[in-house]
Amino acid sequence: MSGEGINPLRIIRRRAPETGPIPVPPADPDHQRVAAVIPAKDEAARIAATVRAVRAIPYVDLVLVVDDGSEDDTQHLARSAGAVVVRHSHNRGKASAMETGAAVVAMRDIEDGPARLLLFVDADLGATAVNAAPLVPPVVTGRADLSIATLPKQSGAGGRGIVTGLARRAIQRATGWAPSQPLSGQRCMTRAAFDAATPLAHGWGVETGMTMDVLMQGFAVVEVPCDLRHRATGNDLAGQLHRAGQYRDVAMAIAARRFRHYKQKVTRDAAEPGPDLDQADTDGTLIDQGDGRTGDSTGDHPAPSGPQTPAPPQEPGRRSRSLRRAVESSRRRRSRPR
Ligand SMILES: O=c1ccn([C@@H]2O[C@H](COP(=O)(O)OP(=O)(O)O[C@H]3O[C@H](CO)[C@@H](O)[C@H](O)[C@H]3O)[C@@H](O)[C@H]2O)c(=O)[nH]1
Ligand SMILES: O=C(O)[C@H](O)COP(=O)(O)O
Repeated sequence: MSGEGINPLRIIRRRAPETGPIPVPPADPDHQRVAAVIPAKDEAARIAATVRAVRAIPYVDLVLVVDDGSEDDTQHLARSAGAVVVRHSHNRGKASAMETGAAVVAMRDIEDGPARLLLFVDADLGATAVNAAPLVPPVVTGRADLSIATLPKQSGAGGRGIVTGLARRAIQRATGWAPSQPLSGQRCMTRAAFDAATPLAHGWGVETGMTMDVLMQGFAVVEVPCDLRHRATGNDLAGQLHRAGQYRDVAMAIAARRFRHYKQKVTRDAAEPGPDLDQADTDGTLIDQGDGRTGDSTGDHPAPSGPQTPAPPQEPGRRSRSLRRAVESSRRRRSRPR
């Protein structure tokens, strides 16, 4: 991932279209605990250092490694370094490992106590993983529901920004915000924000889908610069194949959200009466919907600029016509000589 264009710390909150802002509950920093979830596939070389580093992050009281079907010694090395380890018997992809991790954390949360915050950390960060610590305070204090790390420029990175650009543009189109590093998987979030993003988008689409989902439901998101180093993807054949997989998964996550949004819009339009003529201004364009914009709330489907035609007659009109026809034909039948 590219380290260029790191944003200063700034919080983005998008108003949920129907429910209004979701209040961030006041956190109790004295009692709030954090579970670090580390999805890991064949990370024997770095997992022990990553686990040890994450254990040193303030507020973290549980480090959970989800071994996603590794063929190397990842699980044993993680356990020896002090992590709780669960394992997929076969590889299911990063998003699935994150869901497994969050489910296991929920089982270990204190009943009736506050749910732990979830700190997702990649397994290949090694000792630098401790520098994910700045992700926690904005969420512990309730300033954000989701914090996302932005990383400095990584040596050996060979990307041309194609996948990153695809994810950034889609998030911006849907939410109005363009993250500087939309693929960054180092994230801290509340349980409520996580639930809002589930089911997670598959595989490498997980971060793009998650950011869209939580913002569109009114949660607050912040990008936080963190001095992290990971195994950057190079420019060789393996690197390009990896990017092709990322592109596919990110594109799928975007398409699924557009389709879901379109379906919701169609359902809403069918449930609501057509636009009231009183709502139209003099040239027939829909007036502002209260958030300073016209058209639908995500910007994915902006309001058509032309005049709005009144809705066609609804179901009751059609029903009464067919009822009329049925009554007439029954009358004709009855009046026929037998
Ligand atoms: O099937 C898999 C593959 C990977 N991983 C783990 O997922 C993490 C990220 O994988 P990595 O190979 O490092 O991917 P990158 O391309 O370097 O990842 C960048 O881009 C991804 C999205 O495409 C984000 O998830 C990452 O956080 C971000 O660093 C690592 O801990 C892996 O061990 C799994 O758990 N299961
Ligand atoms: O190397 C990276 O940053 C990721 O693999 C994404 O690739 P990209 O350069 O096409 O965005």
